[in-house]
Amino acid sequence: MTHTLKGKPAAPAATEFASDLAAENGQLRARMAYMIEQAERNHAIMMRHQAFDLEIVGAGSFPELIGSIFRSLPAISELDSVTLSLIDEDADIRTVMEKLGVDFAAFPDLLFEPGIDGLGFDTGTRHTLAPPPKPILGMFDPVRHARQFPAPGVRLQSVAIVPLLRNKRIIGSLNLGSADPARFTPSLGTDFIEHMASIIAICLENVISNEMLKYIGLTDSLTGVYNRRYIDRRLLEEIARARRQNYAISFMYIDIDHFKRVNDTVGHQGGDEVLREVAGRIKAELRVSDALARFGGEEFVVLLIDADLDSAAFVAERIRASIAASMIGIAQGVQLSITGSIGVACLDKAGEGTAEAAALELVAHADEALYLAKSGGRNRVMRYAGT
Ligand SMILES: Nc1nc2c(ncn2[C@@H]2O[C@H](COP(=O)(O)OP(=O)(O)OP(=O)(O)O)[C@@H](O)[C@H]2O)c(=O)[nH]1
Repeated sequence: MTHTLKGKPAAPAATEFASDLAAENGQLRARMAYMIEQAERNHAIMMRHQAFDLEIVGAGSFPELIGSIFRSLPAISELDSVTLSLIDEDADIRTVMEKLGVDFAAFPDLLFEPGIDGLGFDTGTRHTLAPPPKPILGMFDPVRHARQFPAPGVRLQSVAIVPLLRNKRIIGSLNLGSADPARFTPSLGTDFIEHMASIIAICLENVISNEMLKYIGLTDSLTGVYNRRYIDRRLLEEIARARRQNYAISFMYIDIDHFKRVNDTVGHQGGDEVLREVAGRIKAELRVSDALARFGGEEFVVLLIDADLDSAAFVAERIRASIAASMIGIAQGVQLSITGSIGVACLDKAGEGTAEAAALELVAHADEALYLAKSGGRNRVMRYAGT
C-alpha cells in the first residue's frame, strides 16, 4: 500500500479518473439541462410571437390592431411598458379615426407625433440614401424618454426605441420599456425586435389605409361631411341603440333655397363654394354626437341623437338663422344672400317595427316637413305635422 506524505492512503488512479469523469459528466448534464431549458424557453417565446404575429395580421381595424399590440405584447415579451408613437403630420390619422368612432381615451399608450423629430432618432444629418435608423437600446432616462414614456406605470430601467419603417420611411416608433436594467443594453442584438417592428409597421400601414378608404367611402368629397351611405348605416345603428336605451332621435332635412339660381348666377364652382360654406355653418351649430351629411345636390341632413322634436326644432331654427345671418362671399368678391328651408321629424322612443322601416318613416316624415317649409314660403323650419 502506498502512503502520502501525511500518511493517508492515496486513491488509485482509476478511481480518481472515474470520479473526474463523473464530475465532468454531471457538469455536462447540468449544462445540457440548462441549454434544453433555454431552447424550450426560446421555443415558447417564438410560439407566442408567432401567435402574436397572426393576431395582429388578422386585425380588421385600427382599434383592433392597437388593442392587440397593447394587450398582448407586454405579456408575451415580458415588458413593463409598451407605447407606440405614430407620425401624424396634419393630424389626419387622428381626425379620421375619431370620425370613425375610435375612442382614444382607451389607448393612453398611443402617442401622436407631428414630425419625425419627436421620435428621437438621429435623422437630421442623414443622407437620403443612408440606411434607415436602427433601434436605440439603453438605460431609461426620464427626461430623454419623456415623449415615448409619458406615464410609465413602473420604474423603468432600460428601454428600446424601435423605428417603424415602411419602404425606408419612418412612420413611428415602437417603444419597449423594462424594469430590468439588463433587458435592453446597447450591445444586444436587435434582429428580433426589428423583425417584430417590421410586422407591426406593415399591419399599421394596412389598417390605416383601410380606415382612410372606409372614411373616404363615407364622406362627401365636396364638403367633407358624411355622405348618404354613412347616414343610412348610422341611422339603423342609432335606432337600435335608441330603442335599447329608450330615448328619442330626430332627423332634419335642410335644403338651400333657389339654389338653381345660385348656380345660374355664379356658375357651378360658385355654387360649390356656397355648399361648402353652408355645410360649415350647419356643423357649427351641432353637437359632436350629431351627424351631418350631404344627401346629394343642395340637400343636407342631420341626425340628432337623444333629441325630441322640440329640441330638434330649436337646433333647426339656429341653423336656419345662421345660414341667413350673413352674406356668403365667394370668389372675385361676389357676395350672396342664401337661405335654407328645414323639415324636422322625430322618432319618439325610436318607433315600432323593424329599424329599417322606422328609418324610412323618419326620413319620409322629415322630407314631408321640408315640403311644407318650401311651400310655406322657404327660409323657415317646419315640424312633421303627424308627430
Ligand atoms: N354647384 C352645385 N350645384 C349642384 C350640385 N348638385 C346639384 N346642384 C344643383 O342644385 C340645383 C337644385 O335645384 P332645384 O332642385 O331645382 O331646387 P332649388 O333651385 O334649390 O329650388 P328650391 O329647392 O325649390 O328652393 C340644380 O341647379 C342642380 O344643378 C353640386 O354638387 N354643386
